[in-house]
Amino acid sequence: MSNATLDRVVKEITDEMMERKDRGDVATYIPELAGVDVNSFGLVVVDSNGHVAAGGDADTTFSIQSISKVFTLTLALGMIGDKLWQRVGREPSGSPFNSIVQLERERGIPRNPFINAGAIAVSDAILSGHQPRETLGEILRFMQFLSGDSSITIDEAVAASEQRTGFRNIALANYMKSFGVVENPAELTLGVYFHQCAIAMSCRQLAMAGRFLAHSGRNPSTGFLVVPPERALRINAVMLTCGHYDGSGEFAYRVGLPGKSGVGGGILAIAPGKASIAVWSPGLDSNGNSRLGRDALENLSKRMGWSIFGA
Ligand SMILES: NC(=O)CC[C@H](N)C(=O)O
Repeated sequence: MSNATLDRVVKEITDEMMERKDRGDVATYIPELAGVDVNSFGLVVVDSNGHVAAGGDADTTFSIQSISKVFTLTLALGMIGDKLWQRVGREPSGSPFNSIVQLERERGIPRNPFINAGAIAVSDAILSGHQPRETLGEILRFMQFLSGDSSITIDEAVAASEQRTGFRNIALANYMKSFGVVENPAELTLGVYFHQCAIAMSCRQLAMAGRFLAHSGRNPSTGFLVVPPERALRINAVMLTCGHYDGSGEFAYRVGLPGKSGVGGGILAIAPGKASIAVWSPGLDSNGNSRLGRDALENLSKRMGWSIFGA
């Protein structure tokens, strides 16, 4: 596959998506997300040779929200290894991202690290033994290191809004605390979680950050091993089965790639051995996943023959 082919496919998909009228609805639970232009669209693909194909608003930063959960999971596994799976499962939930119902039946152990409860448990694991400020610094430096871009920051206005309106997340954290799954004071763990969701990144930065997952744990441009190969493919497995909440089956069916969405409208998708892909379209479907983001990835994976289930 030539660079020109990938460039053309990315351009054609971007043009098509820019025209679409059925864009979904932007998240409205905080003013910072409610005010984002629903017509925004960005798509960036970084392939195994380091070629970058970019379309639309590729350099506009947006709130990565739940996409941060991929990177905190990576950090937590690096810190405590498989012990993490004692506090969080790895099964699809079949429930909305902020659901509380399963937690009672399953004694405070969240189904997976990508629903909110699971991500809060993961943030709690990273926080243990540190101050929230140190943990946030570590998460941010990890994102900067993976992207090769030290300009990535946390949007403090988003973090403050998340904190002010995050009643369900506060309930989830306290509920897990009652089972001993959250170890730190719940407000400190939540402080980390709300801030990691408020990291602002562009499609270009996000696609760069995902490269290690597409290349068996290794950053292909530096050769640096970020995580062991087995860990990278397992993170991809959890992204495939749980990365889109109760829309994960539909995403796997249509796109055929591991992916993680966020309510800011971003999706990070991984074509193993081929490419790291970031797409952003802030209009969401009823599961809180980017509507055109998914359509763009379906189109891309079909045209490039990248589905993990066969071309
Ligand atoms: N799906 C998401 O992106 C949810 C993240 C959002 N900050 C929340 O905690 O509810």
